[in-house]
Amino acid sequence: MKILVDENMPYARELFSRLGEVKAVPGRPIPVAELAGADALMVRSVTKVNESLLANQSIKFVGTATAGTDHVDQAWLAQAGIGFSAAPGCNAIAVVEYVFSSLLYLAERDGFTLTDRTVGIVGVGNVGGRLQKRLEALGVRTLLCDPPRADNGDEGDFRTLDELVQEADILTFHTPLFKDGPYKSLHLADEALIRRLKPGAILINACRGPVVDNAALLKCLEAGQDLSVVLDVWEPEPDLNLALLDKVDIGTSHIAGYTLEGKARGTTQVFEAYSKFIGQAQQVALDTLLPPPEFGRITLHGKLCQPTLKRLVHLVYDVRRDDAPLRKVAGIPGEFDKLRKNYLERREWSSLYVQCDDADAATLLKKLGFNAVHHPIR
Ligand SMILES: NC(=O)C1=CN([C@@H]2O[C@H](COP(=O)(O)OP(=O)(O)OC[C@H]3O[C@@H](n4cnc5c(N)ncnc54)[C@H](O)[C@@H]3O)[C@@H](O)[C@H]2O)C=CC1
Ligand SMILES: O=C(O)C(=O)[C@H](O)COP(=O)(O)O
Repeated sequence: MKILVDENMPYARELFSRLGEVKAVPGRPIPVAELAGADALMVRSVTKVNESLLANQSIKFVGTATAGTDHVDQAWLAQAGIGFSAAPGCNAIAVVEYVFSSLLYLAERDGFTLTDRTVGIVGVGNVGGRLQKRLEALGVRTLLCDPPRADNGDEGDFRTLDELVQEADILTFHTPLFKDGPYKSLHLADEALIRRLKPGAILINACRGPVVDNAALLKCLEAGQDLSVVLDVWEPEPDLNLALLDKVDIGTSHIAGYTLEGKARGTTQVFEAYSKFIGQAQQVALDTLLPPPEFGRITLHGKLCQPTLKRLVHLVYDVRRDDAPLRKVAGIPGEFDKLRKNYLERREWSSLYVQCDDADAATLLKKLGFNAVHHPIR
């Protein structure tokens, strides 16, 4: 059995070689000749999977180690009898921690307190839902917009996008990219929406580039609109608009989901799905794969205030470490993908064991996702 895996999928060789012969290949562009005789294809978001790639090939299963699936023509796979699995939620924690890292940086830079701000979350799924919980644990007011969930009768105080635009100081997008249909999200943030944002608002896009109309955003920023912007994703990728990068406050190379844990979960989820597909179902415990983190243990004295939380969050992951390298190489062909391929190891907050002498600090840090304990420190 021949299994093709994207070369940017940690632990793929280790796991898939339990099932057959593994060949690691680049995802953009994928070497089409390697598809010959292959039984399964494991991709990331950069590989377009459709009829033109797979017609008349031997592939029987496609896995994508990603949450988003807009690069995969699932309807064509289904009618061609090809099995499919994505990795829902694999990197949701990573995206939430990217958003927090960005907000805590902007709060320090601009001198505001997060608990004085209202955060509008557009798309309340794996990412948006976890973001809501962590923000609310911190005492930040959130407003939620998710028409598919609202129409489904899901529990929750769902508002219209218009209400969020009117009321939110921070608007953050976490929807899939739908190019059409009842829940079309292509250019959900168009020029009219961007213009109506509150003065001094923060706009974050860490889902898919085209959810925000990048040309319109640039137009508004060039016109001097009072708006801070965090973009992890671009329209288009990898050839992002350099003038826009120059205007945004934080710009990164589509790495919001790139914690080691997030990527490893993506690999294990598609591995488990494929092993089940071929009748050899098996489970993988994530902690048997992951190395020890760079920072293992820290003690925290006293209460948890915003500046302390910021220092703790940035000890694990400071988003500026990904902003600077993009500004340095953007526009050079191949460099956007190289930043992603050679991504410096990044861990999730849960990798940090925080011993607190204050019980409330420990409780809050635990709710936020740190591995925190209350323990009197002498
Ligand atoms: N930058 C990065 O590295 C990453 C980006 N993503 C992107 O973020 C998206 C969201 O990720 P998850 O939360 O894991 O997906 P999810 O599928 O768990 O949640 C998406 C939510 O968006 C809602 N939604 C759909 N259309 C909407 C619309 N038009 N308006 C408002 N809400 C809408 C859905 O009902 C759902 O609740 C993914 O589809 C992917 O494209 C995900 C992970 C990493
Ligand atoms: O999971 C998703 O959806 C993402 O956007 C991934 O984090 C993107 O990573 P790649 O698949 O492009 O490496």
